[in-house]
Amino acid sequence: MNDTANGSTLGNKTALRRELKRRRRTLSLYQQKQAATNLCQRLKQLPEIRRAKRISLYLPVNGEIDPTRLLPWLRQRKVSIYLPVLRPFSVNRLWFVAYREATPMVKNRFGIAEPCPRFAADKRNRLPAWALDTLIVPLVGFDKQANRMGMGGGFYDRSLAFMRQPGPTPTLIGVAHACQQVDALPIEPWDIPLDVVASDTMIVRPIKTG
Ligand SMILES: Nc1nc2c(c(=O)[nH]1)N(C=O)[C@@H](CNc1ccc(C(=O)N[C@@H](CCC(=O)O)C(=O)O)cc1)CN2
Ligand SMILES: Nc1ncnc2c1ncn2[C@@H]1O[C@H](COP(=O)(O)OP(=O)(O)OP(=O)(O)O)[C@@H](O)[C@H]1O
Repeated sequence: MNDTANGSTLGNKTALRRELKRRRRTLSLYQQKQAATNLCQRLKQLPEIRRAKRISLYLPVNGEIDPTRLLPWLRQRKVSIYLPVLRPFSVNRLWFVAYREATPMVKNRFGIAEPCPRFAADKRNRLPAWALDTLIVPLVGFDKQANRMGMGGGFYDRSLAFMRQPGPTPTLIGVAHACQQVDALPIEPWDIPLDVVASDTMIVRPIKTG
């Protein structure tokens, strides 16, 4: 994996990522449930969620905060729901594939359940990220300015690189446990900024400058 020319950034980021992943894994089942309930209550209040007709979320693994309690509420509101799927033949990029009651699922190489390749291959079942209204993005860490750290694969950053160009720009909502907040994260040139971070205890919006 490449990182900045400054070798120490890589070391710091890797160590921080490991620590933040450790924190979320140590939460008890009870704490996880409480956090998921509180997160989803907050998300339901956000205008960026309330007005969305096409939303992506993710199926949590390894202590990630669980956004799936939103599913019944979203389905009731007739919102179309999409999951990230590792794109075949394309390094560390995502497709967003329809997640319906009948979507056939398999585990990907990271052990995360996703719509199966045959289903995802059918263009009618998926959307490019720019066609979504809102993405709920899993975070490993975030800071007071709503900067994000992910799993380190650059999956979301690559899939969202189009946001730098003119054209449609979906709303990005990062979600994480409160214990994943740090004072300041290093910002990389390829980082795509979030519009908001929601945790079980707070909503963080970046303070816009300039
Ligand atoms: N639930 C969920 N789904 C997601 C993501 C995510 O962060 N969370 N992704 C966001 O990009 C994509 C998958 N990206 C991933 C990137 C790296 C690793 C990874 O390095 N996993 C470790 C094992 C897990 C761990 O260390 O806790 C590994 O395989 O060594 C996993 C997924 C798409 N789906
Ligand atoms: N738009 C891009 N084009 C090419 N490479 C990219 C792009 N965005 C990120 N990368 C690469 O992906 C790698 C991981 O980036 P980073 O450490 O910021 O991951 P992350 O933001 O934690 O992961 P994710 O986006 O999956 O949540 C870096 O080596 C970076 O060079």
